[in-house]
Amino acid sequence: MKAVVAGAAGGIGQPLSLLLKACPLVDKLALYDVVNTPGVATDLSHISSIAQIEGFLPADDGMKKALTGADIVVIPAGIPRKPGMTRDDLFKINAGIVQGLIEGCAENCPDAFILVISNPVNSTVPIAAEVLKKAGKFNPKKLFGVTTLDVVRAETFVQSLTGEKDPSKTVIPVIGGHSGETIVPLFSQAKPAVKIPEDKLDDLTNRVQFGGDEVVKAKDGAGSATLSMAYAGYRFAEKVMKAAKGETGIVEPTFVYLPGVEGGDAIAKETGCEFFSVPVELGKDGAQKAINVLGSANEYEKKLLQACYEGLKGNISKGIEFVQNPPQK
Ligand SMILES: NC(=O)C1=CN([C@@H]2O[C@H](COP(=O)(O)OP(=O)(O)OC[C@H]3O[C@@H](n4cnc5c(N)ncnc54)[C@H](O)[C@@H]3O)[C@@H](O)[C@H]2O)C=CC1
Ligand SMILES: O=C([O-])CC(=O)C(=O)O
Repeated sequence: MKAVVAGAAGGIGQPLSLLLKACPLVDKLALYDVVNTPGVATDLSHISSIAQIEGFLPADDGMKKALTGADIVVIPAGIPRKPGMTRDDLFKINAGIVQGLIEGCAENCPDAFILVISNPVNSTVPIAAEVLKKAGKFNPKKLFGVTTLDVVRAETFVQSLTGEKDPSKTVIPVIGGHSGETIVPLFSQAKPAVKIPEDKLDDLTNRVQFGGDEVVKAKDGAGSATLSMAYAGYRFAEKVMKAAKGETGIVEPTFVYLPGVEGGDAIAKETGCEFFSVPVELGKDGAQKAINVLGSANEYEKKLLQACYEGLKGNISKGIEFVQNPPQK
């Protein structure tokens, strides 16, 4: 497996590259960024793991060299939030960054799994899809918005109520998008079941929806979640790679283009959103099946879902519009 990290010198990129360097599934690891990748790659190259590592900058066709032959490309390139900003405030800069990197993927590694971390995910994934469509290279089974951090947060925050020793043993579907009210944790469907006192549910739900803000506030101007995101991004990338190698029964929520994934059409109809995060069964070719968990949401969660649909639709159209009718420079 050849893995590429685009944005590899950043706050997420560096620890994510470390985890991928240590991963026995990876034989080759290419680090791409507009700065500092030679240093990061040389540092990581001293680790005695299997992956052969190289760093690339834009000069000398660096992006092309990094992406050529890639099986999986993980993208945490772009600016992070500061206090007072929404994820949508990042659109202006990050939309163009993601567009450029995806054009590179379309040209140099059209068959790779592409995992988009750059915010606003609700819009950058539709941008990626449009760019790939334009190039005639769109495979919806291989394009993923990474929403795993929302799942990881739900698992962690519910632990104070369950007392479970290992929080990752509680499976909680978190669906919708990746910002504020578009993030919908379905605690009613936790496995094993969790009992959440009624007076605690609002706070718990809110903490998952606004977990990103908690970190932005604590970092006080020095960025947003990086280490927990690197963990979450790695967890998702590892699942995609394991499934690609033939492991079965792997399911994780991720933000996908529903009409392109088996079982997705019905969910797109019900939600009115073509892009949506749902638990997806992963297979050799990527997203094998979208699992419809909407029907079993309780009344509380159904209300959250209504708010989610409204916000998400606008974010999705904004991304599509950016590629179809590019802003005048
Ligand atoms: N999906 C999710 O759950 C999460 C997403 N994020 C998002 O991830 C992104 C990155 O966050 P951080 O690593 O904290 O930011 P950072 O600023 O520390 O790192 C970003 C890196 O991207 C690089 N970069 C910029 N333009 C590039 C280009 N055209 N090609 C390649 N690399 C480029 C920068 O040089 C920098 O090294 C942000 O947009 C942030 O909002 C952050 C946390 C969670
Ligand atoms: O909050 C942010 O801007 C970064 C992010 O997406 C998260 O931590 O969930």
